[in-house]
Amino acid sequence: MLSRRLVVAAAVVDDLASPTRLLAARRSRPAEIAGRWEFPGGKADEGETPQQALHRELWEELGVRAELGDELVGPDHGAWTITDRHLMRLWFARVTEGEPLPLVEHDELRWLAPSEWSGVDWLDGDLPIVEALRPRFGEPSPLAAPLFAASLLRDPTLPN
Ligand SMILES: Nc1nc2c([nH]c(=O)n2[C@H]2C[C@H](O)[C@@H](COP(=O)(O)OP(=O)(O)OP(=O)(O)O)O2)c(=O)[nH]1
Repeated sequence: MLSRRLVVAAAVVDDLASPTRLLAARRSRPAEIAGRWEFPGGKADEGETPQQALHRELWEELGVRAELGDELVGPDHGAWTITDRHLMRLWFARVTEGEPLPLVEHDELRWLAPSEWSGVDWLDGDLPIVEALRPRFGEPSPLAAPLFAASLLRDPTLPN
């Protein structure tokens, strides 16, 4: 079986309880993914807990300290399959010290409202994660939309 390397990343938000903005980061390297947008983070090193790795990555990549909130639990034993070589676990995070800067690996950061999320070119593996974040921002879940449409189409003269 192919074993995937664990990547830890953060949905950095303006407020953990009622988020309105998400921090998206544009990769500057490697060339295959340069220009694509992602969640700040990186591979966990041997001997680190995922949370320790995430604090280290946020410090190295963005120059910030952060408090971590809940994990956005994914469908693959709690993780998200993002590439054929990587699994990702993702936590909400709020900056407690510093102003995020694109120090390494990124050349631009943007604080995006949910209406702006589809306007950036996310890495392919991140797209389902971005959609799964919507309910936390008070947006309808993508799964709820077809159900809502179906309820509108239902013939009101039929018995319930
Ligand atoms: N950090 C991060 N990586 C992602 C995301 N989505 C996605 O497909 N990836 C991929 C890109 C990379 O191939 C891999 C993570 O590797 P990385 O280059 O960020 O790891 P790292 O910071 O530890 O870097 P390195 O020491 O291995 O150079 O996962 C994401 O949202 N965040």
